[in-house]
Amino acid sequence: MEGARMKTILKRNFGLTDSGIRMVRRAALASFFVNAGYMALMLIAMYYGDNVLKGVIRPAWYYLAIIAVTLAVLYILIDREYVLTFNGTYQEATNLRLEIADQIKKLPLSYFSRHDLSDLAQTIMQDVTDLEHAMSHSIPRCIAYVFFLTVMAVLLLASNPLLGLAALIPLAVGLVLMLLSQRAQKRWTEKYFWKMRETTEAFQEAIELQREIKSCRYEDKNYQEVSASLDAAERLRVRTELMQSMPILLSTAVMKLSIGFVAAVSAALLRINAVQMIYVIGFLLVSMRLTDAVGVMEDFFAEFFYLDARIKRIGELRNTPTQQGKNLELEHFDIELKDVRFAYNDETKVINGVSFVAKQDQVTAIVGPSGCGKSTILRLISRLYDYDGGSIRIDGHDIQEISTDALFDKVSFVFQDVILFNSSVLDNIRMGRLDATDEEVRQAARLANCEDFILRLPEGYDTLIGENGSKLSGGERQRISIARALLKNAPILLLDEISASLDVENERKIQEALNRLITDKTVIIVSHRLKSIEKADQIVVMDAGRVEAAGTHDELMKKSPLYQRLIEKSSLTEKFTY
Ligand SMILES: Nc1ncnc2c1ncn2[C@@H]1O[C@H](COP(=O)(O)OP(=O)(O)OP(=O)(O)O)[C@@H](O)[C@H]1O
Repeated sequence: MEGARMKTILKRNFGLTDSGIRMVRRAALASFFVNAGYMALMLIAMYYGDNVLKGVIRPAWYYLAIIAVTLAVLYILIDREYVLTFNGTYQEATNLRLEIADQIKKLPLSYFSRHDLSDLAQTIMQDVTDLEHAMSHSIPRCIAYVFFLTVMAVLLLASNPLLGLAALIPLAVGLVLMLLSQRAQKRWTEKYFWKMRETTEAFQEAIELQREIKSCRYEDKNYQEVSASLDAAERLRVRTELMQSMPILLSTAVMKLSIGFVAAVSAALLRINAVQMIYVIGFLLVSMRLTDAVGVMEDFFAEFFYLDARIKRIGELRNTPTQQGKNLELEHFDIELKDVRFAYNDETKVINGVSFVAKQDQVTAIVGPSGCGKSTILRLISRLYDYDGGSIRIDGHDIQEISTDALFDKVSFVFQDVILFNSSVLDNIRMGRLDATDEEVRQAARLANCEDFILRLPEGYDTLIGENGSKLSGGERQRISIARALLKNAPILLLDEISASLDVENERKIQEALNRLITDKTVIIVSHRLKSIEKADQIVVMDAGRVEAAGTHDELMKKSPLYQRLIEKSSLTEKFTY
């Protein structure tokens, strides 16, 4: 097979990188010579048999020396094959995982909201592991076997065409039968693959939603659903195994005929003295070896068919377009939105032509009914999602031309759903600026009004705060997030105010911390407590993905009926009691 063609096949079918392909080639070459080495042992046996039949008896050391040298060479070849294959494989799998991790870093958040996360995790871990197994055990050996069998077929046909055909025809028929079944095998393994993904997702959901499941007394129903999904996966597995093993068994049976054919043709040829006994022994030995080799190749093919769906999945992930952009140095921080449009999925437009300018050193508040797209605007400005139409410009540059690294450098977020890591309080705040000293972190914590509750924690700043900050209240989590933003001190601040009601003390502390945070920045606040943004320089009133009106509180009280209604409702909410 020509080198470039092999490269294309390996790239297309297994998604290997250039260095992976080089590794596979070297390992395949070593594997080819290992096969040739095994064959040499057989030739030595034949040579010995020939000498015995012809009455040429040499001293034992002569035969032993030949065997010893062949075994030594074989040992070296096996060692090379092993080293080349396994070292290269682990390197390739590591590269692949790193490449995927790098790709994930550059994917917009929209990718994650459209894909299941357990599927993604399994692609990185399980699918790459499966591919890794094929790279170390099957791909190089399969290539070596193809070359080896071709060479052997030519040699057999050249040395005795009749015996050669007797040995090769059953092998070829068996192989063709196996290849004919490939579509069915791929289809069934793909079905099973997706069913397993679905089942894992059901399990993950059942684990993650334990609190909701228990509180809604949904345990029995949930148990039934998960076990039904498992049963269906099990049934599919049995069918898939059947669809895989039937062609293998059938073609193995056909291939076993090779030895019988050689024996039958040999008997006929021996009767008419058309072949020497030593040839017969040789052909029987070689056809046994070839039957084994083709059998192993069939196992490789079965593994490749099984891998098909997994490799497609890895390929999809690698080929998903990532967020591009240059590392621009931004100096001015007005944010200009012009006719911005966006949909999370193809069906519904969530943002439908939004335009406004958030000025540097000013506070712009976005208000509007629940679900009108306020938080989405913040996600678009920070490139957590890329907008579909219109433009968002900072310092004259469209943000889609700015790399996310350069943009995130200039933007701090304080979101409603504050994500905290299961590490110490100190490290969680340090996320704002990784090179901050402990004292700078403590200073930020003090400014964000965090220190009182941090010092009450068992180990103060060194307390581990549990997965996603589960040991902290909503208000405390948001204050940690404010401390991070204070530490980062980026010129743009995006603030999605916590919507859940906080107690008066917590609210006052958050407000104080926020006031310290917002000075001298381009601030965009999504606010659910209208009282807090009455003094904002500009208030943008949104409704169903559009801007209904914009201006100061006083202006809007005159010109925006929606704003008036929102103010009215919010003062009603403030009076609401249980
Ligand atoms: N990740 C997502 N995938 C699909 N749809 C989403 C996603 N996030 C939000 N939406 C939808 O987009 C619309 C706008 O949501 P957004 O969170 O921007 O509204 P909001 O005005 O901030 O709401 P609220 O005041 O209740 O926080 C809603 O209809 C919501 O269901």
